[in-house]
Amino acid sequence: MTAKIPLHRLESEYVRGQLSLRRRDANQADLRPTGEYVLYWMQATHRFEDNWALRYAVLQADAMGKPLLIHQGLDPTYEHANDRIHTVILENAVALHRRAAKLGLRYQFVLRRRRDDDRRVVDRLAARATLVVTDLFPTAGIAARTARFAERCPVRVVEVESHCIVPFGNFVKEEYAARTIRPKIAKVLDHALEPVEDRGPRAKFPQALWDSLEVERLDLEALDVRAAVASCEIDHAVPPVPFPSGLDGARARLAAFCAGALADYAERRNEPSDTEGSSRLSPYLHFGQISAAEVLRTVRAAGHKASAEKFADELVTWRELAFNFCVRNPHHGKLKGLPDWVHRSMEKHKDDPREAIYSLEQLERAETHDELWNAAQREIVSTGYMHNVTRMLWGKSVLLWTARYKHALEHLILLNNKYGLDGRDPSSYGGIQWCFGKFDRPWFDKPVFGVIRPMSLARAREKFDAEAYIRMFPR
Ligand SMILES: Cc1cc2nc3c(=O)[nH]c(=O)nc-3n(C[C@H](O)[C@H](O)[C@H](O)COP(=O)(O)OP(=O)(O)OC[C@H]3O[C@@H](n4cnc5c(N)ncnc54)[C@H](O)[C@@H]3O)c2cc1C
Repeated sequence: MTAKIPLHRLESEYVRGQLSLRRRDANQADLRPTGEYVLYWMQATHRFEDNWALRYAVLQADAMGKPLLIHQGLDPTYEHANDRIHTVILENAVALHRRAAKLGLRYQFVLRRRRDDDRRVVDRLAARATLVVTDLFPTAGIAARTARFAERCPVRVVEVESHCIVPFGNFVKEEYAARTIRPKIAKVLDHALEPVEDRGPRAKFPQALWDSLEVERLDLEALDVRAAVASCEIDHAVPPVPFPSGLDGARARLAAFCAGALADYAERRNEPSDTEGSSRLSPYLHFGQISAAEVLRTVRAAGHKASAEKFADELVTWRELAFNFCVRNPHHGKLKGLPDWVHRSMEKHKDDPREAIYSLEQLERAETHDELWNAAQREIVSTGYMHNVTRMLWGKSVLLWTARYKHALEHLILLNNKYGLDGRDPSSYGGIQWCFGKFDRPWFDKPVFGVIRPMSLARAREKFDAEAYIRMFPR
């Protein structure tokens, strides 16, 4: 008999407990009781469901008898701002706009097209707010933007994390490896997965107040996404890719995965030419269009216990280890984020002869001597995605083909984050740094790799159908 999973009300002890582990104050300013609304500044969690920041904002608004304003903005200054990323965010905004009306939420979207356009929209909105709530997210420039804003904001700013299933506050220090975080996750995972009954705030947002807000909000009803993207001062050389953005797209993908590859996930995820072999949910999870909790609840409900466990190990252990790394280690994008044994070994091997040295431009154009590596690079450039198996090989090979591991790290971060729809994510830094020994232990000493776990493109060809994969991404 399966135990009945409780559905918690928003004002339950359960929600209070979860929120206490997910929130932190970004500044020490006071609440302003005379403020006209609670502001939720949506930055990382682009959804209304299973959104802990929104839950916190609704509860606070109710407690203070205020309405709630949900504000999302997009500007051209984020790192690698390009047509690909802009399109996904804008298409989802249209879907959010439609859902907001149904859920009784006030949602607005402001698009800053040019770098010198008004950059202080959030400041103006905060000036009339009682409290500002935003997403806690360590990468994609969000943590830094929030910190700058919180410092100058005259009212309290609270960050709330919705990225992980297990609240980030469960792990107060940087975890060492998957094996250290895994047992801690296991203890609280089922509890963290319990569903919550979401609802909108009690107070209606007055029309007069909405009209009085001095913001040039985007008309999402009549939005031509392509034209809007073309009008922005961003990198137009990275084009959009076919991607059904939004919760509906995510749910369709999840359903297809549960009905298809999930049964044989442990095997099929090892075949890069099998485009349906893994969930391909990473962009949806990155943009927060679907919650990891919903994904895991759905996967578990689909049966296939062993596969579901393997999947959970990727979705929870590895993904939340990466989040913990980025949130707890300010050097997650730098060599300093790596353990000491890596630096000692790289120093010892720095002058080892390399089979080839490639510049960033050669790598970006997929001009190496290895067609499997080139195919992986072409996959991410042309589709915005790269398979996990080739991604590991792709990262490890760049370590072999650069004069210094510092260059390898910088090149990989740039290429991954510029082209990957799931780039700029905690898992981007976790995955890339893993190639350099993060979360790992020393292996046998080898040329160039030193004691970092080696991986070989040549040997990989024996493990999967490399030729089929290469054919999928022709020159
Ligand atoms: C060099 C390198 C770079 C990477 N860059 C990114 C990145 O930019 N964004 C990103 O989301 N992942 C990244 N990863 C991790 C992993 O490759 C992708 O998450 C995975 O391939 C996404 O495909 P999927 O959604 O089909 O995964 P599935 O196998 O279906 O897994 C389900 C989900 O679990 C999470 N996940 C799976 N594997 C990992 C992992 N090893 N580490 C952390 N989370 C994981 C992802 O959110 C994924 O969507 C990187 C790995 C490496 C080695």
